[in-house]
Amino acid sequence: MAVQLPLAFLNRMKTLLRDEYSQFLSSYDKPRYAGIRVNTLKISEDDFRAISPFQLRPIPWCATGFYVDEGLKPGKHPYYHAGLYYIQEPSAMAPAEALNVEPGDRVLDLCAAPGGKSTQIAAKLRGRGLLVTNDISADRTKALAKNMELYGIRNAVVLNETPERIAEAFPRFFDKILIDAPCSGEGMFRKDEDMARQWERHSVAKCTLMQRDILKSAASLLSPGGRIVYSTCTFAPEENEASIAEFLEHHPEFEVIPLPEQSGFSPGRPEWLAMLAEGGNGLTLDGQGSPLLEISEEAIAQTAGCGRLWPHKVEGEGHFLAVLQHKGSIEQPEQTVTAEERRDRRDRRLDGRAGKSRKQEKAVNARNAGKKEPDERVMLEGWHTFAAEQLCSVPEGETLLFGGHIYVSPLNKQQLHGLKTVRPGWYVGTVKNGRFQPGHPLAAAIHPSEARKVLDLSLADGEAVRYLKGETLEIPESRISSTPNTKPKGYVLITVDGYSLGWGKWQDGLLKNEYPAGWRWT
Ligand SMILES: C[S@@+](CC[C@H](N)C(=O)[O-])C[C@H]1O[C@@H](n2cnc3c(N)ncnc32)[C@H](O)[C@@H]1O
Repeated sequence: MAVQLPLAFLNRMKTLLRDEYSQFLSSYDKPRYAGIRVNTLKISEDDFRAISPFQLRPIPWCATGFYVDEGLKPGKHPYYHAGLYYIQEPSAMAPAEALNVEPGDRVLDLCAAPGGKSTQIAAKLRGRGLLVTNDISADRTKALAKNMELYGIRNAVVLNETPERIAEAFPRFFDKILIDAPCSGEGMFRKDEDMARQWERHSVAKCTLMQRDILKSAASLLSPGGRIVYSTCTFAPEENEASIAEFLEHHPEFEVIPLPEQSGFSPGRPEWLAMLAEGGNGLTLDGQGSPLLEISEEAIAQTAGCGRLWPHKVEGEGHFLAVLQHKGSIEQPEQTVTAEERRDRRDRRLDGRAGKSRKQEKAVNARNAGKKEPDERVMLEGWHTFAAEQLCSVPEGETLLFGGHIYVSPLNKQQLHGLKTVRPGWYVGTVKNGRFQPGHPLAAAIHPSEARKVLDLSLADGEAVRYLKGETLEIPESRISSTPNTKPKGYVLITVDGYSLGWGKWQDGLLKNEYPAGWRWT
């Protein structure tokens, strides 16, 4: 077997899977599968099929997902830089599909970095409604923010918060919530050997506790009648059926919506919960006592409706998901609140400040004390002048000034007050030395028909790659297509085969490269 699997893991799986175990084990001798998902914010699935540089084979549980040959390096193609597709493990495409997102929904992706599922949700929103995408790791939110930008997403806010603090700021606000929970990662051992090596560190017991807390916060963030999808990439029943059964026991206002078996989902395994309760052979039930013994049979039985993707049954890695539907009318039970939490909430009410305590507010103020917000009027004038000169219409949404940058946001500043906000919306630019400089995300998200000046670079003669490498290009004026009465000098939207890539600045036959240094093709 190519992958070194922890012995304790193998023993657990043997106990759980019994007759199926040898089949499961043999899946580790097979190659992993690679997938891409078409970003329908930028290109339709049919149009992508027509220009795809790769052979595509559909993934059964995701209409926009395709198996590709990983050896063809899908990350090294100008279309990838144009945000036409996201590289995603095939099974990982299932949870966002089950969320049933509709344009106009308010969606929260609680554990989102690096953003695979968030980009999928954003495509389903089609620019309407709101996506709040969050991760507790500040470092990982950098990749998350970059992906929101690369994939041309206009209606997303990126947070770096705890679920508890988001829940305080947005009670019962969201229609759909995705919890792609931190987990012990057992389902990824074939794809990522590091996960196998770190298995003991990301112990099942530790993850179970985190998952319980995240689910509890999500319940209070959801509006009545809304939907939560909970997913993990692990096999451990403690982190899957047990987390769901326990959640249902404390939240009778939710029910599991069974996943359709025809797309490759195997049912959940409620019978494993009895095995957990008995313990033994590495089935630890998190070492916190035996809460499962107190869970009703009804809640346990519902976990049969959860879905499992098994590497020996489908072409993809191991995944678990549960669709938790709020029944709509039943009041959520009052959560137990400690004296300290009550004091904190009262402080906030008195101060009229959403989402943070006095202590937290002082810390934020201290951090911001040294930062000087540039003149608001100058900033906004710069943006509006640029939009009038360069764009065919001004993008809709609230214009926010944040840390010296201008954003167009689906939320207002008050709603984000006190939350650690990585991106309050779509970054459109900034003013430096009195001049407006458009942001790269503005270019990445506009369709060429929205720009007054466009220069299309060809894939065939290598021009697009030279642009992505940061080179200055010689471009005659005749190649710039512009709307009537627009001078070619200045900012131009650069596209590859008609798909937006970034900005360039044209003057006298030379195109100065404005593609961000950190994003360049190396
Ligand atoms: C499985 S990964 C998410 C992958 C992501 N959904 C995607 O599709 O690209 C789980 C993420 O949860 C984050 N995380 C861990 N504990 C968290 C918590 N309490 N609240 C929010 N995020 C958390 C981790 O930093 C990690 O990025």
